[in-house]
Amino acid sequence: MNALRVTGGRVLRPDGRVTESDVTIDRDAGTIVAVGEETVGESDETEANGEAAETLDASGSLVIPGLVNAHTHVSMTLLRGYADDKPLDPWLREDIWPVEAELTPDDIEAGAELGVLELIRSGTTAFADMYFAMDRVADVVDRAGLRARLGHGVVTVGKDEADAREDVEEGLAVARDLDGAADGRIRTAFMPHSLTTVDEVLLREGVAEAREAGVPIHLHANETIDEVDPIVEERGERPIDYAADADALGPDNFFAHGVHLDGGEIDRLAQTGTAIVHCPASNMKLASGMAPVQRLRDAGVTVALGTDGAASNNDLDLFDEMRDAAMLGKLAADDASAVPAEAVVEMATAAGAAALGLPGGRIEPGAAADLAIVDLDVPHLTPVHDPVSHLAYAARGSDVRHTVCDGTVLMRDRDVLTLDADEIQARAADAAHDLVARAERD
Ligand SMILES: N[C@@H](CCSC[C@H]1O[C@@H](n2cnc3c(=O)[nH]cnc32)[C@H](O)[C@@H]1O)C(=O)O
Ligand SMILES: [Zn+2]
Repeated sequence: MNALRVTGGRVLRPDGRVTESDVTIDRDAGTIVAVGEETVGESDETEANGEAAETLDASGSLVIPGLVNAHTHVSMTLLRGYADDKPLDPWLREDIWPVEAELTPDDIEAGAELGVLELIRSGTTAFADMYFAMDRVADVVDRAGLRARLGHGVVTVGKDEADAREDVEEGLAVARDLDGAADGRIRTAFMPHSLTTVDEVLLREGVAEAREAGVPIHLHANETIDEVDPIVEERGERPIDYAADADALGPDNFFAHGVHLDGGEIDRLAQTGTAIVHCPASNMKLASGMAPVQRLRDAGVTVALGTDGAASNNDLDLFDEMRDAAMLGKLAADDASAVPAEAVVEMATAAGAAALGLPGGRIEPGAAADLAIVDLDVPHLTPVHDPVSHLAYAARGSDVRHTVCDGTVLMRDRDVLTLDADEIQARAADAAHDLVARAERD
């Protein structure tokens, strides 16, 4: 076996226990074959069979499942810090959309490279992305070595009939064509932007075709009151009921935000197995509101975590997101015991993988070898009473030493091996500068 051994660390197991165990990975299969004494198959399969095994030192560190960023727009790293301190609707219409209108596929690629570099450097191994020029994003994911569920964000409002239909067709074509790319590390979804930015007839048609093609559906839902109220006024029903009428609910589907949900909507999400991707930093920054995370979890809804784009966060660090989710979840529930540390760690790992329908999220024999190794031997993580507490409340993305996805080491001792970090940073900064200059000239 072509082995990778992660040695000398403490390992976060699926049941929340932390054990001192080495992890053995089959690099060719991209799977974990042993965690300590626990193995899959015949024990000699886990031996290196004479081949020199690659090792990753995990001493003084915690080995955790690679984190899952279940809702983002990686190319929006180009707009990091470009427009802050506004609510969602004017932020999109006055600032973000005018600049996005100038984006070229080269810009999107440059932004995606910067975004995935940041993901790898903060221990994220899988993400969901909604944007445009997704063939370019897919190419970056392939080169970077990550996993992703990708889709073209469909917007039809403000477009004539032909353009609107063309955008839906593009959304369906991307979902069909990119599925299975990067040796299967890329999967796809049909991604209408939201229930208010896609016209009803086209939403219904697109969802029906996506279902026929067997691809999941991902959209922004119940993000702000200003988005929920018009749906209720015009249709006499709540957004999640409208989504149900359009056949957009189901166990493969995952909706971003879910901030403003009533009890009936929470029950409906639970009954249909539709997941919610909580984006606490974006919700706080745009003052969208507080998602009822504890209520959702109590009702049995799968709740994953997302950063949303870097223009509303303003980084892609899921450690920040875990902390924000725990803090905001307590405020929302008015209960300090709500959304505890182990809950946010589960949201950022196993629940994220489940919501996206991607492998990973668990360290156990047979599971995908997607890992982050977090250095605990630093002042801000000392002492270690409870490593899970540290993951949620005190660790940062920059504490990640090594990142592994699909059995391949993507970052070793903070050196990203699959991408040229300096070149990417310079190219993205130039692209962002030129982009904003073009947008402001018009
Ligand atoms: N095909 C569409 C692109 C949609 S991509 C997804 C869109 O979501 C936008 N976006 C980013 N964050 C949020 C959010 O929190 N809520 C709603 N939209 C967002 C993002 O700027 C981007 O325009 C078009 O031609 O405009
Ligand atoms: Zn978003």
